[in-house]
Amino acid sequence: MESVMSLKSAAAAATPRVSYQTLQSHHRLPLNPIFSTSRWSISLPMSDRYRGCIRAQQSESKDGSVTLSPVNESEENAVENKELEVGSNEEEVADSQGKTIRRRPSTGPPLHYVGPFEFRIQSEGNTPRNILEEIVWNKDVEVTQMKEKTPLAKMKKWVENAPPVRNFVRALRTSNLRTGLPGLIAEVKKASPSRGVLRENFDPVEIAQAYEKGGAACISVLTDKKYFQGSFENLEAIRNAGVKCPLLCKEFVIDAWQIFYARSKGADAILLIAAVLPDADLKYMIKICKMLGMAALIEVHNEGEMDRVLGIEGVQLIGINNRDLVVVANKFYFYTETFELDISTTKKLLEGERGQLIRRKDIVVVGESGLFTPADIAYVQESGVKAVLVGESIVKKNDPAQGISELFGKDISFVHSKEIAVSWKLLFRTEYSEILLAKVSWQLAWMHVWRISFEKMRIRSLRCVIVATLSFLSIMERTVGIRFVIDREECFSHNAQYEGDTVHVSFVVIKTDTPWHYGDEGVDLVINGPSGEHLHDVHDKISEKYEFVVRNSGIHRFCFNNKSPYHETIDFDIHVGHLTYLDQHAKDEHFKPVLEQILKLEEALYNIQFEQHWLEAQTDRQAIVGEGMSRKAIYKALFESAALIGASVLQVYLLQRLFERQLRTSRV
Ligand SMILES: O=P(O)(O)OC[C@@H](O)[C@@H](O)c1c[nH]c2ccccc12
Repeated sequence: MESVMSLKSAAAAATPRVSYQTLQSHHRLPLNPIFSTSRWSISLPMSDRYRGCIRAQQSESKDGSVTLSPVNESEENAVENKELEVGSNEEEVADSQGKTIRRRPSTGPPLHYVGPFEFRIQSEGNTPRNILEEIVWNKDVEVTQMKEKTPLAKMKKWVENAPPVRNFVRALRTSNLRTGLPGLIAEVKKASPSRGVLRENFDPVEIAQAYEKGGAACISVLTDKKYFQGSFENLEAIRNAGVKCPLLCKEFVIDAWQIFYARSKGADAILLIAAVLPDADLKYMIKICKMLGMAALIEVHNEGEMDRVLGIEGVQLIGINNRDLVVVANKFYFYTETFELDISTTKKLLEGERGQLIRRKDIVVVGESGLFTPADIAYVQESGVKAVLVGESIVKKNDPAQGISELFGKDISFVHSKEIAVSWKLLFRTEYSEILLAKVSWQLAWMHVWRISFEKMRIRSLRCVIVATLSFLSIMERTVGIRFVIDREECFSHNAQYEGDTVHVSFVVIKTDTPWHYGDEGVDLVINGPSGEHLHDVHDKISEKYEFVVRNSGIHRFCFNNKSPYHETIDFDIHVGHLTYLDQHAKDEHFKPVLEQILKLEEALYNIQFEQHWLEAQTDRQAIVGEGMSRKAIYKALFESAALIGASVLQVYLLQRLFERQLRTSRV
């Protein structure tokens, strides 16, 4: 209470309302916050008691000499000078910034010691109102002790020696692209307050390895001991066992110190809960994460928290928790541990403008908790998530890898998708190798021309020729084509990045794998948008060309379905028409008309190329069908001749027998 009092009196001495400034000195995190009024600043030493409310802005150490390196420009800004309104105490500060729980008991801990006696005085101020509050209050005590053991200065060395950071967000995006399903963050979770122990024979490394084998993009490791029976040792062991997936440290973070600690144990990402942390802390901690190269998964549970988080710069990853941890206690200070689960929370928070803003900011949303079936996954994917965080439903399974397949309704492991990826790549390499070459040279030339010599070039026509040639080469940039063999179902994903782009799609069933059948039965194609919305479908088609305008940017799915019992070979092509260069380069008025012409030319040529590919595929089909037909004709002729010969032989034989019999009877 002491420091709160001193803050109050300092505030009263200056003006009724005081703001504090978080200051970042060069290459050094601030040790004490500086409270400033519009007229002067007062530097206040803090006691541990007060530290909590502004803990994120400081990186305290006992000796006060912590420096972090390397630090660059943006890191220097990591703790930007941000004025925050301070009310009468820390809770008011935090409340004004929207967090929903109290960070520590406002009237001190319930136990009081007077000489040899121990009193338990329970009041509203020292009784947690919900499970999250209880966890956080305990965490506060735990972190204080841990910090004493390992001050930041010591941890700096650990962080330096930590294994390199892996890109958590990229892993999720790639997985989403690879499978067309939300990227999976699989959770290594032994127990939880709501469900008790989930798995008795709990070997964290074995589970993590099974998750990786099953196709998880990332792994979440619970490190809280008291409520989830997790540990930092688990995190470290998983990392040291050679698991390649990026790791999320699932902790109740209340202090920036914990982020450093998580990094030192090999974490690539950390959870920050919006209900626990006020905006200033979130901002600060996001910057700390950035500085350490880690991702921050910001967890929200309701519209208010989502809006707060959407207002913060630099958020890349938002988790929507379908489980309500903030269950308000009744008047007797007991909270009911219902931990209500409602997966429509994800949908609700992604509807309307919020969803649009998230797409515009290209934030990856993670659907968290309570996901058990392929229908649950489909539901949250339709709502707009690109990733899911799953614990219970897979950790409980004997074989967690199998659990992943059951959860998604299909095998999403690498082994399965490798074939497609490889054949895609091979095709790309063989059929489009020239295009790649052209693309590289185009990009090099384009940079060179624009940067260095374009302005100085005198001969106009030469300039035009270069631009035209380069533009011609650029046509090939977005070409994707693949020929693949389909058994039952095969899906492809394509990222259409800009709304308003035109996507051209074509496919031709080149051949059916049976010499006797020339399949006029075709295949089905279903096209879905990024949130799973249905865009187009065709049924039993041998070939089809279709184009549509991108309404929502993001991953579009193209799923082929083969109902025939035979394998079919399909030639599939996508082009995305986008007028990029006009926005990027046409700042110069003189070039605008030229560039416009080039773009039109580019678009025209690009359509020609698309048509050409389609015609080629048709020709291939005709050739194969023709070849098959003539083969069939030959087989037919051979069969007929064989039948004829057979019939003749039989005839001769029968005649012979007839003659022999007649001869015998005439002799008799
Ligand atoms: O086991 P589930 O229902 O699949 O949930 C996993 C995960 O979402 C959950 O463990 C979780 C989400 N947010 C948290 C915050 C702290 C601890 C745990 C969590």
